[in-house]
Amino acid sequence: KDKRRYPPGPAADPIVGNVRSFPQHDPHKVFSKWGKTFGELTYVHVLGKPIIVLNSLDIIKNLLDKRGMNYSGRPRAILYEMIKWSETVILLPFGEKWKKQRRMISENFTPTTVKEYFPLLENEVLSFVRRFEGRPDCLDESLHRLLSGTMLRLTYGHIVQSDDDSFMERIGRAAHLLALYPNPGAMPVDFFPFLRYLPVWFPGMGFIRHANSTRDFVAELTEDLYKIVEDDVLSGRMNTSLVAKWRGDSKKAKSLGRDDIIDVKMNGFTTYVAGVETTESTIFTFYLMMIVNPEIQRRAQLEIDQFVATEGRLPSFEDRTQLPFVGCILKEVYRFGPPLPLAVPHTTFKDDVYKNMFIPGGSLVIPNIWGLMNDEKVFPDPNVFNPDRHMTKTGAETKNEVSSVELGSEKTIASDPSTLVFGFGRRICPGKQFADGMVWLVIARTLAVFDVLPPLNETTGKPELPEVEYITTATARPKDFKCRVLPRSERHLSLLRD
Ligand code: HEM
Repeated sequence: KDKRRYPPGPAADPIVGNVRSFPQHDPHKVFSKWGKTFGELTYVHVLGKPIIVLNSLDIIKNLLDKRGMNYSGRPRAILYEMIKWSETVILLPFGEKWKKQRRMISENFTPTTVKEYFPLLENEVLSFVRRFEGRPDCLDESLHRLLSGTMLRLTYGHIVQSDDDSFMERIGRAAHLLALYPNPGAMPVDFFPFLRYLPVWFPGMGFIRHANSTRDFVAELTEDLYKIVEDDVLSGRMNTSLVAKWRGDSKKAKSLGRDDIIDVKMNGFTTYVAGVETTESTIFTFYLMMIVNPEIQRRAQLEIDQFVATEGRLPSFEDRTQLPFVGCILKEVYRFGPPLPLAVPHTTFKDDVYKNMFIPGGSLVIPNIWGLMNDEKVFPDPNVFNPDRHMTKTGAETKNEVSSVELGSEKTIASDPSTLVFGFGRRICPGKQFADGMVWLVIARTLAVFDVLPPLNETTGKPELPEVEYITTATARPKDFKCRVLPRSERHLSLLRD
């Protein structure tokens, strides 16, 4: 009998462990309940595979940040191996290949380098908001164009000229296919790897067919996108994209080994996919929250109006500090709808002990970001969208850092959602400054010119509020909703033209 003291958790069955209690749907909500019932560090195992769920920020900081060397692995994810998607930086185990790919991305997304993309972002966001003029219900397609256009240009140097651009359509489809996959390491096939070898016609094996078609589709697209850059370089056209930079000129490209080329190809596609789905979900949450909270929208518009009245132009990045309420809306958007509710699971390399509790090596470690954002001790009434919770008494945005506060007798860490939503430790999102800047600009520029309104019921013609519901796989995004984005006035519209 194993005498070590494991963290508490739900009762397990002999041999199979917590197969019956491990959630298949909305795991973030079930994990939060476990946190309340069993403690902030919860242990379960499925067929001997240890799983640790973290429901408190100080434990997450102590383990994933401070003991990062031991907590930065990724689980083996069979389904992702089946679609040849396991060599991406997101899923690579902690090691040299991961370090190399990660460095390639992160050195192009430092706070300083991200500023170089600001002119591109300002242009793209301007085109995005302009599209609402005369087309109030075009949020879905305009957002797709904004994100695909920006990321295709940044990663491959491909300029999207029209809404039926074939790369934009294909890559959008690929990103959506990938977004359907559940969290790596937590699928039935990850617990029973032999399932992948069963024939496709076997009951319940539909995922094999899905995986096969995703694999072929993604592989072909990755090659075609790489070819955009290769063709540009070979024909002497200027291409300043990330992939062009990583690949280098023809001389450098010849010196690259097979693995180097795979790294470049994987990183191009990963930067696109990692950036688009998450940012899109965040922006959808913003629009949804504006429809159902018109008074909050109004307050932000007044803040922007005061600024615009003195400056006579649309807000830009350098105005961020002057618009604290807009900043608080962004923080509340992160809190209300984190696009990766469980981040991406980490794993441990070796055994560890935390506060006398044993954490086995090879554990799947799941930080419950959604749980942190919905902890009522830190964020009272978490179901209410309330940007004021991020505002100080003097009307400034709370600082972008974690601070400890006394809440009742219990010491808890109060936190800023913008430091939680992007994950933790060595695996923290390398695109966070870029994404944060882009979403902020979308919020500020939309509200400067437009009202975000509920759709009209087709029969009654009356405004009808959409449901606030999320669809969750490994990612979470608001359920499809409609909205009308209408100019606030001719005067506000003129800001776009000027
Ligand atoms: C609002 C938008 C975004 C959110 C909320 C977000 C969130 C996250 C989270 C939670 C993780 C997992 C961190 C962990 O394992 O602890 C992650 C990883 C990652 N993100 Fe983002 N992300 C966003 C946008 C972007 C963008 C724009 C890029 C591209 C430049 C990007 C690239 C990546 C990559 C490459 C990883 C994997 C890092 C690794 O495993 O080492 N993300 N992101």
